[in-house]
Amino acid sequence: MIEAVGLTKRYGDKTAVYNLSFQVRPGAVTGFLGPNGSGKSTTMRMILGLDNPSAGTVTIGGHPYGKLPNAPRQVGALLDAKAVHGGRSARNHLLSLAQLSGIPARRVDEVLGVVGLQEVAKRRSKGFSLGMGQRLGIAAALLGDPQVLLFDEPVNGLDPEGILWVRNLMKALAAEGRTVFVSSHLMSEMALTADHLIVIGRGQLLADMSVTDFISANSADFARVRTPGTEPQQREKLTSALTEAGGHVLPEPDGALRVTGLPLPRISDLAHEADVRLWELSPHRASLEEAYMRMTQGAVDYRSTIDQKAGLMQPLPPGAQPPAQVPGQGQPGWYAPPPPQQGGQPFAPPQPPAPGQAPYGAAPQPYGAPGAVNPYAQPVPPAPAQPSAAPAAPENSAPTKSEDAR
Ligand SMILES: Nc1ncnc2c1ncn2[C@@H]1O[C@H](COP(=O)(O)OP(=O)(O)OP(=O)(O)O)[C@@H](O)[C@H]1O
Repeated sequence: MIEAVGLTKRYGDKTAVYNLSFQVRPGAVTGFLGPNGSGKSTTMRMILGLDNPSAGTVTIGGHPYGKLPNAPRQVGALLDAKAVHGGRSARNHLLSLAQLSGIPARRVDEVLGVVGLQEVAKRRSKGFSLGMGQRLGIAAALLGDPQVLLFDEPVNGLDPEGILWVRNLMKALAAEGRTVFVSSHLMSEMALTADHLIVIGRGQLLADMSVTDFISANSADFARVRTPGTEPQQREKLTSALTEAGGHVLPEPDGALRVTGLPLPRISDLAHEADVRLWELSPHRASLEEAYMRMTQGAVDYRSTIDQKAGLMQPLPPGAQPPAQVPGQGQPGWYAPPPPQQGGQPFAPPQPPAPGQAPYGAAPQPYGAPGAVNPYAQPVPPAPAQPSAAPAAPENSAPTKSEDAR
């Protein structure tokens, strides 16, 4: 388990991470989400002992990274896929890492197979595409067969097939009981990959909850209502009737109305009573992406100052009226439904699980347990406590040699 308590990092005047406390548990994929510059990489660097916290602590299995015995066998990480000696082949890059940690050479070939780089193993990595570089970085993270894995934006540069592969790999690693911590700024991808989410903005915790809780806490139901486009007065009449009945009405860019706070049959009755014809009355659920955008919009450091939509707008046909402006339209988040728990605490952390209850559903399958299937790699013997305690190696698992010696 990874545990951060009051973690804070300042670079001069800049506070990159402030008072972060969270736990990342084994047996689950935990997504680490936040806009650009929100402090994800800084947090990961502190977990890995590459940066010292200005305040607070972060531990892996109860130890700071620097005090972990045989850390490369316990923790694997992909932080920067470009941090590779480009003149070395993929295989030699992995062999040099393996040699530093006393990992047998045959494990290099195993992980090359896992990430699908066998065919290009002898090519210099400087000629690799972004996606191939990501795969090489993932291979390096898996080298020591660690129980704890950290991946910083692992799907960057991958094509759809590669993204699916990473998604399945993360899930398989977690299903073996490992701790998998994955950063991303893509809510949609994390919704498909992660079991649990930690969301930060401007270095501070915004949410720490299961994906299921996040969806139910942040995805509000709403109705989309459309009146005949040629009769704007009908739409205004309906807006008044729905608002008077306690509904919350927001116009959408295409002229439809987004209604919350009223059930569909009531909206239909109110339209009938107001003598307004409807061309559409349909139930909808706000997407998780919208909920995430709403949650983090106040915590975005880098935002375009140009109206991206301006160039995409179609000119109105002659005589057509633009949609009516309503208070709030054009403000950040105007398109999003109101938070489901008005006045409540929509992003409160979940309650701790009851004693004896697995926090994320079924108990994780321990790696190497009898009958356990490793779906992506050949079985490997359990890691020795110390490299020097490694059993006598057969020919094909000889300890790695330095590049010069090869
Ligand atoms: N070495 C450093 N010196 C000064 N400021 C830094 C340093 N490293 C990070 N920062 C600042 O700390 C903040 C958090 O950066 P960080 O890279 O951790 O964010 P991030 O969430 O990983 O962003 P991204 O999604 O863009 O990778 C940023 O404002 C960044 O400019």
